[in-house]
Amino acid sequence: MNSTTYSIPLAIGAIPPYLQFVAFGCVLAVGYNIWWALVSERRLPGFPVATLEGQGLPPKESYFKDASGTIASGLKAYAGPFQIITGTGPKIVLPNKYADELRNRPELDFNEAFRKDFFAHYSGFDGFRASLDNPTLIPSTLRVKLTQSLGLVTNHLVDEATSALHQLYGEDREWQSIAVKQHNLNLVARLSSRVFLGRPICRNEQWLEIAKNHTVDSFLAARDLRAQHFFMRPIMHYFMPHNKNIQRHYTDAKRIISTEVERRKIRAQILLEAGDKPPKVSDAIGWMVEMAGGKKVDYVAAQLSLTVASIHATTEALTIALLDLVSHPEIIPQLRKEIIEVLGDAGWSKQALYKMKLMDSFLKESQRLHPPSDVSMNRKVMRRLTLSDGTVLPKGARLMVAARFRDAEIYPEPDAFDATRFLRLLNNTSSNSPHHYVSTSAEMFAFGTIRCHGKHACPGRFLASAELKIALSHMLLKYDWKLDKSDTMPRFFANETAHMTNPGLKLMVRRRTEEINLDLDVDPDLIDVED
Ligand code: HEM
Repeated sequence: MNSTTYSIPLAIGAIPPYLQFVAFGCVLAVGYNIWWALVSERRLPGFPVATLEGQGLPPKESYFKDASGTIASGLKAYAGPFQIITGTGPKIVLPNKYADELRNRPELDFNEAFRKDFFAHYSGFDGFRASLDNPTLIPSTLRVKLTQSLGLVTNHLVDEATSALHQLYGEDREWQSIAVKQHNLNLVARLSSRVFLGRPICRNEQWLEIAKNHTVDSFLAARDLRAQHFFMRPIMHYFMPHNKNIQRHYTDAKRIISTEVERRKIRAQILLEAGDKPPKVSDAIGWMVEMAGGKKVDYVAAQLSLTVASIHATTEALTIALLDLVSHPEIIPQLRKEIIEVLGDAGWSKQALYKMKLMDSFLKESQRLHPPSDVSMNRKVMRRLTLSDGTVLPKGARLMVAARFRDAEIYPEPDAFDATRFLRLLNNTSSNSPHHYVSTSAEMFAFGTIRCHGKHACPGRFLASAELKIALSHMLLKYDWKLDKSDTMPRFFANETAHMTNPGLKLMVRRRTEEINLDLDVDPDLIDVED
């Protein structure tokens, strides 16, 4: 036996047994990780792979260069389902004709599809984890409590818009150029936080920084991890700057929210001791505590989860709506007329928002032409599923369904912006029609799937609609808007399958005199509590 052959066993023998055990465990864990990643990121047999037409790129590069283009190539090349190769493995893309058949299928899971793309198992992603650990709490809180309180919430939003607009867009009667998306983000963060956490916190600068940045940092942290090699992700996530940011947000949010919860407890105690009934505070902290029914919940993570789901999407919708207004200024006087008629009659209420039918149609057209994504219904197949045409969706596969936002068969002149398109459709159909801004249908699912009873249609869409209508009413009556012709930057860009507006986008704004008073004339303390 030469020296090299017995030196290895000798060297292993010199390692203490507990370290040998740890080392063996590590080797097993690494081996399992590699095996699992290879299996789960392998192409799915039986589904053609789409790449960008005529570019000769490998599928994954094709996806990262232009995900929407890759999907469009697939839809053009194949009549049935195909796959794209994303940073976290293959996904099946199904043409829109499958949408109705797939909605509410028990074999498909929304949260599990989300888990893999958003790394909910890694530290820092507490907001994402909150919605997965307790998948019904937030959607049911929004569906039940928010819907019940929408009248009260309308007053809160108007009060917050009154205060925030003045501070954010100013009183200057000369034209000024502003970075409009940043301003809108500040506005939406305040409006949404008013509903989620109540009045003191929605104006707390530190919370607002978290609310604005947590969404962006969470998406960037997840995107950076998706772009990493799977093998490096468990280590790299500790060192990536966006991930460090989201961990810090959680710690800071915990301090702010715990202080507020403590403040409420003390106030309730004082009132109880004085023989009074503590008021029922109408915001998402109070609602979630009621809905959880004593179950242990991480309310800080749940608030971050709400923030991530809502603020970014609503800011995008508001920014795109403003862009559409300045690009089609002929609609501005008509919208102002509607706002004056509706609010001049009876003031702010849930019903007043419903009566803003032109605004509703305008928002839906804006969403149709610039949807957050060309695909929706991200799902994971939990049990093998055979579709009516014999297509087999294998267990473990992830899928998405293509929308038909610009399909000439459904929308005549599909590339033209027509603010009254959905108003006309609405007038020609029954009141329970799919043409309201908040309605979802098989073709038009910017708020998710499908018709009002689709299980995962966005439960926050009624709040989003209220925020947008209230914000736009104030913005249109109190301000003039126009394009900033010196701004030549691209207006939109894509992040994988998501489309978004350019954060540097500029618009011109100046203060005008509103025809009617839009501000609430009541003491804000009186509208903070439920009767
Ligand atoms: C214009 C703004 C918004 C858009 C475009 C939007 C869009 C969406 C979409 C596409 C989905 C996925 C549905 C599916 O895959 O079937 C979704 C889910 C969700 N949205 Fe929204 N959303 C918006 C605003 C909001 C707001 C304001 C909130 C919170 C108040 C919210 C909370 C949620 C939640 C909690 C889910 C997950 C639902 C579940 O797990 O069942 N969203 N949203």
